[in-house]
Amino acid sequence: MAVFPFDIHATDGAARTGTLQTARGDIQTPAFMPVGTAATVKGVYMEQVRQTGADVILGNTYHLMLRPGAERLARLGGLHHFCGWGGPMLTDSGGFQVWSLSKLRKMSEQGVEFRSHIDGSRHMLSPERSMEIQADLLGADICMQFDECTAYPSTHEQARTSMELSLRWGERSLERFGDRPDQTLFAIVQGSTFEDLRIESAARSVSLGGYGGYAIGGLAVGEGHEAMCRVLDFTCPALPTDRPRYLMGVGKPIDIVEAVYRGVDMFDCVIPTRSGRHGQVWADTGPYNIRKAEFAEDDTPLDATVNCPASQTYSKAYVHHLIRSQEMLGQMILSWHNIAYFQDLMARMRRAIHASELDAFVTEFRRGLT
Ligand SMILES: CN(C)CCSCc1cc(N)cc2c(=O)[nH]c(N)nc12
Repeated sequence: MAVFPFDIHATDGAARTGTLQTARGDIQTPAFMPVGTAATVKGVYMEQVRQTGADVILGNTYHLMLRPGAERLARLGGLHHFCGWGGPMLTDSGGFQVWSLSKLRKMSEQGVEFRSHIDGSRHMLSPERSMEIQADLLGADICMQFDECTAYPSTHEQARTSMELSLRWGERSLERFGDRPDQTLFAIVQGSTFEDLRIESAARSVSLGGYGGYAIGGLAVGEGHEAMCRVLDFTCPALPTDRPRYLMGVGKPIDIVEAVYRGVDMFDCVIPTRSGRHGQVWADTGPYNIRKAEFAEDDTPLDATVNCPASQTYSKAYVHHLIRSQEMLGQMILSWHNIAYFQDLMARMRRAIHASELDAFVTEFRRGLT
């Protein structure tokens, strides 16, 4: 299959900047990927998402296969055409969402049978079906192997069993994905918080050959910030330096900063839009909630340092009013601003790496949160 060119431009310690060249456009890394679960980045037009500087967005196999349906999406020209996003898209393989959303699941070596959390209809996912949905029907540029996200906490034995299953499912994913000129498949490394298992999962994924990148799964599942950083300390060095590393489902700005520092290149998280819908505004000093009374007459913009109309045009008092009044524009403005803030954070880290100033950036960022 395709292994997209990944050019490393600068390094600073374990951190690096790069460009992942996909058939639908280049991704500057470290990159934050806004989440477009149901073919929409909730409350934000795709043109606005593009203007924030996002190069790539995420779609979710689980949600889209249930509604509108993978075969229907294919009949409608595929996911990019359907939602109007012309750049690269990455889709998750679906297994994670089965465990977090669906009921009445039956798991076997073959795959997983489950009922839709929407209408109770019966569905199945397997490595083969997940590849068919992602690559053939949705047309994702970057597809994820079908895996099992190991529960946390797990014993070493449970983590090994789960890791071995993901490795076998990865082999079947590679087989079904086959050789495609314009699409690539990422592995997902498991092993929970155990160093020996993480190193083994990485090495055995690499030895299968053919993956275009390596995701670190099984984190952001309740282990906490310190444990996540410790796992990255020994997992990143176990992965090839010349391929992208994607930390799935992460995270808050401090999680992203510490992970970039340790050599991670790609991130996705629902925080900017989900927290925005509840009034949360992200900034270097940590999030604040615009609903608070202190903002009722604060005429300053949401964040003058972020180059985005949402951040610079609207006052805190106005957005405070909108959120308190449950006006949908409030959720839209905050979602747009938060995505722009995350993109601005990635751009500042890319610049810091290029200037060999990431240590100072991270130190300052940590201090700003105290
Ligand atoms: C929109 N995003 C939250 C969904 C994409 S990331 C989902 C996701 C999150 C986390 N934390 C771990 C895993 C994991 O181990 N495997 C898979 N396939 N997906 C994962």
